[in-house]
Amino acid sequence: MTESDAASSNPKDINLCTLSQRSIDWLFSADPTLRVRSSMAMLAVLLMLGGAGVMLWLGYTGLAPLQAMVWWSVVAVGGLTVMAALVRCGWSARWRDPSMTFQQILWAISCSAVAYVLAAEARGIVPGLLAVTMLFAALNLRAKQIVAVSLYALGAFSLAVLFIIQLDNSTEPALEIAYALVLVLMLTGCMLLSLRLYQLRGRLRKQRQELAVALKENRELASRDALTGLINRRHMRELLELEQRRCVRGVRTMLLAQMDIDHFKSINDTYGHGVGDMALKAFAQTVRDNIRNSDVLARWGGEEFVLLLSDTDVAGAMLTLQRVRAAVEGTTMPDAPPGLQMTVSIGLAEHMAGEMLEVTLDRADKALYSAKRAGRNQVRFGELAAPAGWTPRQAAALCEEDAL
Ligand SMILES: Nc1nc2c(ncn2[C@@H]2O[C@H](COP(=O)(O)OP(=O)(O)OP(=O)(O)O)[C@@H](O)[C@H]2O)c(=O)[nH]1
Repeated sequence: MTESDAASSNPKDINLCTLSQRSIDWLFSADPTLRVRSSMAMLAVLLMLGGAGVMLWLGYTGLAPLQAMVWWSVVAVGGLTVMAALVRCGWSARWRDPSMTFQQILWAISCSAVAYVLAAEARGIVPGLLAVTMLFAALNLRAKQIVAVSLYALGAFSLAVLFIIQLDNSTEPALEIAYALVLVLMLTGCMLLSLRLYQLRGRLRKQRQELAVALKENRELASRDALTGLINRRHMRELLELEQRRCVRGVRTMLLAQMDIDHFKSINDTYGHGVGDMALKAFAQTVRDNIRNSDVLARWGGEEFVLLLSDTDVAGAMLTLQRVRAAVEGTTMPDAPPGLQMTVSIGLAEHMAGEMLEVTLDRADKALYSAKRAGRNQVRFGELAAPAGWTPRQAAALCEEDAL
């Protein structure tokens, strides 16, 4: 055990971890979506607190009226705190924008415009604070909202500039106009860059969706047979191994059937590969129509199929397989040439808890070939070749020897 392992296994540390995790959950919520929303809303509050700190500093140093700065700080931070609380308690979840980003940004712009008036000669710092607000817009809003908040900011700051020029005789109009022009430049630049970023965000989202679809298709391709739509041998093996583990735990029994379409080569040779493919598809559909949803049919390769029958006994499985055999014999394919008929030979085996999968499959295979030898179009059960009185485990061991 390393030193850090030892430290982390200390009960005191574990309690501290749980405590800090609980505090974080309490503050931001344990729900992942709500956690992201509330942490973003609280980040906005923190940034506004920073802005308020700067304003209070201006008031404290006499560069701006202290009382106005105090009021401004209370209102600006208070507004965002209320919104963060609405987000955190889930009240905003019913809204189209549950993060309330649009409202927070409008609030921050309004407060910045007021600060621009109140900060007197120090108003040069306000565009910096406004830029942080516009960064939130760039990362979170939609195109229309970006244009709306930019126009709103232009309007709010135009009013602020007019207000200053009209009411404050001590200001230099030329300087105010220069400040205003810089603001216009900054807001226009922010809007254009935000729109570009919005475009890139959209492209990234689309690529992510395409990637998810491609990944899903890839997974399907890796586990399914393209012709019949059945699961393929590789995936079936995984399912069989899982089922085998359940059998070992004695949870359930497992019956495996090997199926092989009779004289399939002659179907191909007589009617062509296209008709052969059609027959394979029709076969898969017929079998599927005659088994339970919980049974699993897989294309094992070529014209061979494996069926996993669960929650049944040998007698029940034999009945099912006889029904399947008869259904295959009676299969009619609308587009097939007249005279085309299919039959199937089936071998069934019961898996014995503890035996290797190969052994069960081999027993089913032997039963299948005994059905073929007996004239095809039949179902055979692969008996365990064990003397009377042997336990299934002993019999399984014998089968393993047979397989060798
Ligand atoms: N059309 C088509 N044919 C396939 C496909 N996969 C395997 N086959 C054909 O299936 C045939 C299997 O023939 P055999 O193994 O001789 O068996 P069979 O003719 O069914 O004879 P028995 O099994 O003894 O009744 C071969 O001709 C393969 O080419 C496939 O995806 N499509």
